[in-house]
Amino acid sequence: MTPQLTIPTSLEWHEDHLVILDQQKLPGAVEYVHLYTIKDYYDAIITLKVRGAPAIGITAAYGLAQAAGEYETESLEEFKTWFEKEKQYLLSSRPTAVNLSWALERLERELDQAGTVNEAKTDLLHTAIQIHAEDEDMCRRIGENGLELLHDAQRVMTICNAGSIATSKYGTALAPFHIGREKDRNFQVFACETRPVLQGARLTAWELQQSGVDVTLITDNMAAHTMKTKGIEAVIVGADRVAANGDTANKIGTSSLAILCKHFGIPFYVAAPSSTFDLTIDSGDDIEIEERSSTEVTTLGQSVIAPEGVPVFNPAFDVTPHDLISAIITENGILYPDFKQSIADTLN
Ligand SMILES: CSC[C@H]1O[C@H](OP(=O)(O)O)[C@H](O)[C@@H]1O
Repeated sequence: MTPQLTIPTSLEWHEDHLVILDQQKLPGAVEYVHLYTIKDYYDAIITLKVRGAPAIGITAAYGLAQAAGEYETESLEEFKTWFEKEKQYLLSSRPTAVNLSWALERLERELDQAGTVNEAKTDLLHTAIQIHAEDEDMCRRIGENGLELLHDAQRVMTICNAGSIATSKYGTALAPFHIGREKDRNFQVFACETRPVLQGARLTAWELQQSGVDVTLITDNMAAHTMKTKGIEAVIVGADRVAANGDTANKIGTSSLAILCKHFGIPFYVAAPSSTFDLTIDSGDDIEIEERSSTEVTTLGQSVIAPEGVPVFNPAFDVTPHDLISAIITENGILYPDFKQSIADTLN
């Protein structure tokens, strides 16, 4: 029996709590985790059970809204003090993806408009649900805009997982492939495994197989040879934070692909919803790069792959300078250099 092809998703709101696909268990197991306390949400984000800039923002919004609904007080002042403390707690989980702060600051703006605690509780949950629904629309539009940009390309490379499970649905970098599949546009996707957490091998390869998109897995150090020998026609990646000048933070290894694209004359595209732009910073120099545990590098599953005590540098992201980016695909259209101007024109 041929398996049912679907575009997998990772987040589902269940009336009073969020259920997430445990992305740390993929591809070996498809398991779900029910999040009930704000610590459950924090732990899910910091341990990458849920990951991907938009998915992190949506999850944190539900977490804060759910906890707010359960916080007992009649005093709006006391409620706001509690809200600020829990907002800072969730913000401390991961620093690089701007969607986390973007989503929680949007909830805070709703809170500032509320006249009573009960009104605030209702508005916070409504806003979290709205953020979730809007993200699906943004990703679908990014997919359609990306499909147009890739109209002459078939063989495309990507890194990490900027896919459906990293967002509400469809993804950003992977959205053109999922939408293309629905329109019988069949891409040949080359997915970099993405050491050390292997989002490419474990997540993108799995996600694209679920959706029926042709995917070939390569190790990160095969990227240059693959571009040279497999006729790669474009590279498309996601984003965690795009600065006002177009400098883009994304999974570690992304800037290496951009440099290779310049060498081989291959277009390098970033796919990002407007919720991933941070106009408060002028350039990528101002983006905080998360550094994660050394064990992500020194172990592979249950195996230890490095000598005990070896010093490790484990930055989870890098910044691709805007002058290496050919175009930025957003839900509102394609942005081209000069990005400072095109971003300002589109997002202001
Ligand atoms: C549309 S997901 C954006 C971004 O998030 C991923 O990072 P992580 O897996 O550490 O959350 C990766 O950088 C994706 O490109």
